[in-house]
Amino acid sequence: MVKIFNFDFRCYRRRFLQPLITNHGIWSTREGLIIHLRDSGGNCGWGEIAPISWFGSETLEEAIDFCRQLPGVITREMIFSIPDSLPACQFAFESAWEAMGNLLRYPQSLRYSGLLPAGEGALSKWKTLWEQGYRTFKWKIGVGEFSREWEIFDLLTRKLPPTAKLRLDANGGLSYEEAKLWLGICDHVSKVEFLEQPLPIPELGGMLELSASFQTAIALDESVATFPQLQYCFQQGWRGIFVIKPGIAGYPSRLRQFCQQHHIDAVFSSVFETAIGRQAALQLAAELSPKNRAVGFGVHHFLN
Ligand SMILES: O=C(O)CCC(=O)C1=CC=C[C@@H](O)[C@@H]1C(=O)O
Ligand SMILES: [Mg+2]
Repeated sequence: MVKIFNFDFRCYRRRFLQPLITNHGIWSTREGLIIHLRDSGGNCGWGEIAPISWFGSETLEEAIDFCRQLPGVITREMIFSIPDSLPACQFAFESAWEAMGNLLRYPQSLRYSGLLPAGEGALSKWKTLWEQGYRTFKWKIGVGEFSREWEIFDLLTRKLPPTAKLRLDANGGLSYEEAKLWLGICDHVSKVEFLEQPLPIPELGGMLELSASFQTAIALDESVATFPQLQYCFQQGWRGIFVIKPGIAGYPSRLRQFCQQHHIDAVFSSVFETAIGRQAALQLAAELSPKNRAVGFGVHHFLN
């Protein structure tokens, strides 16, 4: 008998308390969709579509169009035939399907990384996060002028306690030469855990070269954001860190199988989703995250 589900959805939008400033620009509002499935037995499952189109996922409009064209009653087959062009929808619908009738539980064993503001705001913000229990921090670079960012980095790494770990995220905003400068600096600062996406997506060869030339680990993020990209970079020989954003990485079952088969060094990362998407993503992180890697799901504050 074909299993069918009542389906409905609604859109949401939440303004960041502090706009996120990265090499991609300024992000001030997170918009997404919450989907709801209910079966004939009254079991319910919730899922979240939280696209980041500038990371290669579908746009919000494409996700809304997809949900609008669905009937009010959908089948399991429809859930598992969502195209790879809609990875945030794939994630949401399978998460909702997996959650149906299951006890939702927040994994307890994870350590979290706190996101510092870009620029000199990091110099005052780190202490608040430290007092909240964070021991791993992420700071965006490639936003301001190199020499100023290096100056702030030097002050920040001197201020951070010895047990702190610092992740630098360039969002693909460095030139090859600047990436070499940053890695040369980081090779002398043991607090640095890794440099995330130093070069733009097309420069995988350059990042492979850099990963062979410096001690500091390099993490791919934008380069591996969707499942086809993740597969491609692995096939091209990337064995460094993979930043996994479950919310835009497509079907959780496919991601689980890939991570378990290839034992990749994964750092799980937020797409600034609500508690619904967060719960599903953290379930995956608890299953698949190496024990020594904090997850990039530090609490992020919104105005509404
Ligand atoms: O990974 C983390 O520590 C927090 C999430 C985070 O940094 C990001 C989430 C979504 C988009 C990006 O601006 C940014 C990233 O590049 O990793
Ligand atoms: Mg990143």
